[in-house]
Amino acid sequence: MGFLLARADRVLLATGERARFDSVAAAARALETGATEIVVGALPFDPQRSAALLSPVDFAFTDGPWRPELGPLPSTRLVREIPTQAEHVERVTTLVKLIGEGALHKVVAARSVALAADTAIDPELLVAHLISRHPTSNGFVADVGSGTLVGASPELLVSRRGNRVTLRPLAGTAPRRSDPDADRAEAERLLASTKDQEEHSYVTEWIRAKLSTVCSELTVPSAPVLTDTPEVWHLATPIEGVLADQSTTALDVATLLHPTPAVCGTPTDLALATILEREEDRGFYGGAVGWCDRSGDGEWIVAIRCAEIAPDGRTAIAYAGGGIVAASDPDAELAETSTKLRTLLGALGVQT
Ligand SMILES: C=C(O[C@H]1C=CC=C(C(=O)O)[C@@H]1O)C(=O)O
Repeated sequence: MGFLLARADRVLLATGERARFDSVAAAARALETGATEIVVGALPFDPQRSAALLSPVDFAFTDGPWRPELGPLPSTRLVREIPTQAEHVERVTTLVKLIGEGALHKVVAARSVALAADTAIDPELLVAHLISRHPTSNGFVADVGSGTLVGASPELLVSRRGNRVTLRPLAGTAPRRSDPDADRAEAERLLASTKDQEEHSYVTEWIRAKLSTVCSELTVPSAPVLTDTPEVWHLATPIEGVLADQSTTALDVATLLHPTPAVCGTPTDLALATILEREEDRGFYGGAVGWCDRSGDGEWIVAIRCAEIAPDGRTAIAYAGGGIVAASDPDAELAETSTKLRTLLGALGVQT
């Protein structure tokens, strides 16, 4: 499969490859000149790295939700944690100290786990399982050259239809609990948490500043709302804007906004440099997955709750991160990444 974006209301399936673009500029040029009707693919976490965008041979939009057959997935196990849990706690402790020095306000610390399967993991089947467990998330499969990125992300970077843009950034997390009273208490604690409100506000302020350069109207609610997945509660802010110039495309807005402080930090340059210096390669985790057509419409999803499956299908790396601010507790941050990793690991039946 070339590319799949399965959202609750609409599904895009694209197959074949007419041309590949390793830069946003090349993809944008192909759209402008009419060389392609649509561009699909993924943007890496590090904007300096090569993108994995392509012009498909065929593509089709259908109404969601996507409900394919759910065959069994291969038996899969966790073979390595990168870095180890103890190292992640140590890194977060150092980052909290760094934030205390004053220049850095927020940075997202991520870790990954290496997985091995008995037989090849079919990306389409894995995303089908992810979506059946997370029906409100955005399921995706994207060929990123080095492998196949598969995930179910709850976070919309941007959707553009005509001159309207819609965004739904997330930041601030609490675990779901099986007991309904305890679960509600977690949600209320999250909504009232000044630490999580701070973590969230860096994202909405960045988006407000960036969007105000391209929007003539912008609505950013002053306080976030709660949203949930089967594993976590999040703080979310639904944002809407009207583009000042109809020639601003979904791809333009995605590249203007990426990387938001939901995956990087504040200030962006310092947070990005800190992540690139201290973390293993994120590849396309923390990037964006989506499409843009010739009219400029498109949808870009933040590439989280995902894994990259190697070309042989037998190994994969799943990623998760969390925003670190001055008041973050390193052990709680480790637990948060473990909870977020359960999206992928749960679908694959991996015991942790
Ligand atoms: C970076 C991730 O989540 C982001 C999205 C929602 C909440 C987040 C948080 O609370 O830290 C993160 O900003 C991830 O899942 O790997």
